Amino acid sequence: MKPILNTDALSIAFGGLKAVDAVTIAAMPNEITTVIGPNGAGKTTLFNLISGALSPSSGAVYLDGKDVTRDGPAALQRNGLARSFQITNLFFEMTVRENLRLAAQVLEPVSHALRPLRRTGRAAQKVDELIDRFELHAKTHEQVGYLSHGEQRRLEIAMCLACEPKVLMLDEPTQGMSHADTEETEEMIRGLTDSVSILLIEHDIGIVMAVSDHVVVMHQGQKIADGTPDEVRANPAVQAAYFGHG
Ligand SMILES: Nc1ncnc2c1ncn2[C@@H]1O[C@H](COP(=O)(O)OP(=O)(O)OP(=O)(O)O)[C@@H](O)[C@H]1O
Repeated sequence: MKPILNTDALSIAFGGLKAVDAVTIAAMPNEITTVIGPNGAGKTTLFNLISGALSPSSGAVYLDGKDVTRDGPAALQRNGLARSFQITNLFFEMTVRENLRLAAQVLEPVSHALRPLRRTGRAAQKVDELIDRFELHAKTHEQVGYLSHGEQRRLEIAMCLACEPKVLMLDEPTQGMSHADTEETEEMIRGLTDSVSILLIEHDIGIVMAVSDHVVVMHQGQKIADGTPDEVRANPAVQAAYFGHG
């Protein structure tokens, strides 16, 4: 099977610091691939390179086999890469349904751009589907500002899925959530893999082990291991670098 997203010797340096140093990873379709590593390992920079926020000094990024190395975030999004930016994409004074409806507007024909939002059609259907999938029925008319932090984070993920991406990038999706919200979100993320492939950054090793199909370990800008959660946990280099013992 071919990867849905892969990098080839991706690199960038800030001054003398090699923040991402020849990192080659592959994320397979309908799997959760999680990038882990200690603080400063280069995870966020790797995400910025993949999502087009930063341009690499060398190496390449492929989305579904297509070279997208020089594409900016907007072009990447059109080609099927969505990145969740925590809750910063939400409109807090609008309702849950209104937020979802705006996110789904990209599914409407361009000729409808200046018309009032339609209550039928592909975008409206997508909103209903996401409300079902994310169990937001009781909240559809609630103003987003009044939702719990966990609900806001889940809504933001739902909005990322409104444009039907191939790959969804999530950076610590359960950060700051209560235990109950974390468990619910974990389960929800796991359930998304029937329609989307997921690239995750996660610090909580319990979550990493529970949700990942494949784990990539970074340390000081380099990939030091990758494999199944069990393979990675048993790797002595990972234990030394990440878990602090070997
Ligand atoms: N724009 C920048 N300019 C200079 N140095 C940077 C920049 N962005 C990141 N760095 C440095 O690159 C290294 C990797 O940072 P990065 O944020 O990618 O690590 P991380 O693994 O995501 O860490 P954390 O888990 O703490 O979020 C760090 O030493 C950081 O200080």
